[in-house]
Amino acid sequence: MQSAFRPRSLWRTGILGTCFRSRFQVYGGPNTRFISTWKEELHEVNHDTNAPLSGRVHILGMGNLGCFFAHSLATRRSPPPITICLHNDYLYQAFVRKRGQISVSTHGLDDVRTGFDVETVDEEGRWYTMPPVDNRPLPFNSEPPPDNGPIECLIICTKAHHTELAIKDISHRLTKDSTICLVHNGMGVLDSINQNVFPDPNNRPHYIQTVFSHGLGRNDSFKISHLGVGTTILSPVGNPNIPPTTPEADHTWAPSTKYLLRLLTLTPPLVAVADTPAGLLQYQLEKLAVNCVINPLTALSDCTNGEILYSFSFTRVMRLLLFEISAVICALPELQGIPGIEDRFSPERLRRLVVNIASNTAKNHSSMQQDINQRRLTEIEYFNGWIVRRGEELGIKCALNYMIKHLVAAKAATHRSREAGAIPLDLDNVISTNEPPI
Ligand SMILES: CC(C)(CO)[C@@H](O)C(=O)[O-]
Repeated sequence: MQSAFRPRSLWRTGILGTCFRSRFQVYGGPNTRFISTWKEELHEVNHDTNAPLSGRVHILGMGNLGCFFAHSLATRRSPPPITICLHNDYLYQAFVRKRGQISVSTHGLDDVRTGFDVETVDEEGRWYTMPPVDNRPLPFNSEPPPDNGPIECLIICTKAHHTELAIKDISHRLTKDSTICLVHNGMGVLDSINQNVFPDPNNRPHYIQTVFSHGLGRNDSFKISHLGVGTTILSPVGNPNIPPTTPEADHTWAPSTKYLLRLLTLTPPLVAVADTPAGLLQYQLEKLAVNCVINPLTALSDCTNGEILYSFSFTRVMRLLLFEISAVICALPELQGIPGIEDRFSPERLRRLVVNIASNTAKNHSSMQQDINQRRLTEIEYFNGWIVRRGEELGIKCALNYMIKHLVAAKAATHRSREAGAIPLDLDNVISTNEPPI
């Protein structure tokens, strides 16, 4: 799966040239880049600014992705201060039971990390720093600490449909100097955050978007497995007035964006590389095409990723969906002028990408299949739903993607009504037993 999303290297893209050139002069060359400490990262950013950063990183959403990011940062030779934000008491109690440990298992070997600070939120939306979970709790009558202050860098690892709400809960602590790194599948989340949470462009935080392709599995709360090495492709969301591929684009980055980008790209387990916004968008769209096929087909048929490969009928559905997906992507105004788009997003190239990823993850259950079976919301609106919406804007009818989106919604609704014990009845058309047969 990871090979399909192989990024161009950071050094070749040139976008980070200005920001990394000084590193090579100080530390002697690219081979030493993983040896720097977070304080050195911070020093390079802070020396250009009057409002120095503390270097603290907050992480919200402690599913597989959140645990992987927190654990990866904690494996650095000198980890930055990390705060994990636990949005309910159930999660906090689970973390206390785990004695503040996050564990990632690779090839059956567990690597356990501690040292995370914890914040929780009360019903009024105030966030509190909790005492370290391996210490005794605060005395019963002690004053609660005040609501915690602004956040410099936030990595948000919730699923697409929860991201806007999760950011809303913490938005009073995000300023125009903060940077939010968004780690989720699917498209369209950033637009709704801007529209509904930060409508004023002058007071918006900065964003980093990602395409994440590591394979992760969950063993228990705060305990995951790293099943396949992938990459984390990162890109700051550029200032729309400056062409993303020019060197000036770099100068508009906030100190918190530069710091977080450096920190993540120099954290080895993430295998993180930075790309231009236009480069990242193309990886996002490739991943979207894969998610629009593998996820709904496996969810609807309740099968593994590999099982959609060996059936004529699945192959037909896959090809037909990809014709619509390819037509919409190739017509997107944000891709116009980029060379090679028609080839990169041709139905045949997308089909090969899907087949490649489905066979590399043949034994896996897709995230959507798991969501359906565990009665959770699915990301269908951010996959096929996004294709349908963008198609409508561009005058391209995507009837098959529309149908797939509704089949997934219908399957989820059937599960819900079965569970609620509801028997769907159309009372207007019920024939009473007292009435004569028609
Ligand atoms: C590779 C993939 C499409 C299916 O396992 C994955 O991204 C998922 O589960 O969403």
